[in-house]
Amino acid sequence: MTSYLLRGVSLLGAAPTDVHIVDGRISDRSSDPEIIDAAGLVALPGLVDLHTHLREPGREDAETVETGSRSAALGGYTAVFAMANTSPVADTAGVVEQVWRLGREAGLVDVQPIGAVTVGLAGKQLAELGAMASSAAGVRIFSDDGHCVADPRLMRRALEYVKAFDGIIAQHAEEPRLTEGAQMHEGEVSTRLGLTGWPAVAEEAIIARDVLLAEHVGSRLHVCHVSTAGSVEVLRQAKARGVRVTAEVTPHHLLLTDELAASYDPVYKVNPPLRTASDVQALRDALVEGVIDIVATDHAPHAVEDKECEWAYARPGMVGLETALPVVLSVLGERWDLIAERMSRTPARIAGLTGHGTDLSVGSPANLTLVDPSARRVVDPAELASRSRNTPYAGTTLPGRIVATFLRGEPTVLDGKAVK
Ligand SMILES: NC(=O)N[C@@H](CC(=O)O)C(=O)O
Ligand SMILES: [Zn+2]
Repeated sequence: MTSYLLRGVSLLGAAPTDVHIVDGRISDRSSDPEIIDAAGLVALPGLVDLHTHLREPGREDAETVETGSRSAALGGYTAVFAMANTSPVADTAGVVEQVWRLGREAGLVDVQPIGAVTVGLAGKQLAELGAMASSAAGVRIFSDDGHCVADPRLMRRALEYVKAFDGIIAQHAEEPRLTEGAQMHEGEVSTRLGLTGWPAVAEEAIIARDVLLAEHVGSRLHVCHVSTAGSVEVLRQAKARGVRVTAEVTPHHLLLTDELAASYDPVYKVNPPLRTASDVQALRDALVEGVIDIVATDHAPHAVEDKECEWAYARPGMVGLETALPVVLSVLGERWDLIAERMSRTPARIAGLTGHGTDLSVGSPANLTLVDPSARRVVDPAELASRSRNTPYAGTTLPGRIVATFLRGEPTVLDGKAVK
């Protein structure tokens, strides 16, 4: 294995130092290494995304495990969790093992499949959670994401079931009866545009119910893509009581608002919808405070025909892996330790993923990313490695450039380009 010397690198914003990578681990020395001039670059533990849609199997025209992995590596990620809303749905040991194996073959990030909670995401019958957990993929997180596990009895059973192996149910919190026909956030802008709204309470009511169920069962709940100020308050109270709940926010919900829907450009259509400026502020505060534990991308690639059409017919979702860190940098500033906590260490800890989200001390597995914080980049959809182009940041200037990413000591990205 090649050894590397990262010359003059700043570990999480600290004074420049030399970091060596030998046999896949961080070391204090090396002999005859390949030298990388890292002056001005900041090293972070490789980012970990608990919410990625890789679309394989079934929609390889929008993304594959390989193209999504490359997109992730270019975004500074070393591990991603692949959502189960594929076709066929990842609701059996066979499908999760297939995704896991494709991830290993691509070899660009560690791909950990998430299993479906219910058969076919239909919300009627529990999937074979135990078989997925004991499969080669070792699934620990289950989610019907894209759909809410709306039936409270099924949600209770799922929480009970995964408790045996310390699993997690990750909920897409959306009371479906309150969002029928919804096109965007329900509020002033939806009224003005005459579009049916997705009220904040549709999210908050499910989170409130689920924290009570998780508390009752003593099991672990994770809330996907929290988007409202009211949800933050429900989470704050639950955490104060000691409920085993964690929560994520997406980069887009930290930056963009429902005003963008006035353009009728479906690139801004997403679930949950973009909310108001005061929700954005509450989400930022909650992320800093830790009421929201992590940033997760909800990278949701869609084919051109599913996005470049009328708003009402467009699929919800945005790509996000390659812009997540720049967006978070623009929101939080260069608070490197906080960024490492929210985008690497805490997601790794929640998922029980070892070897990622380390403190980068000598002996740690060399899963890390190098960022140039002084660079600024105009987002060009044509340059994305993702197979899809549905980024809401086209033409936007964002801070920070991911220069290199290492997975177990081997570069997946060098000079801002994917190695393979
Ligand atoms: N977020 C979205 O708008 N879409 C996601 C599903 C989801 O995360 O709910 C997708 O799979 O496209
Ligand atoms: Zn979702």
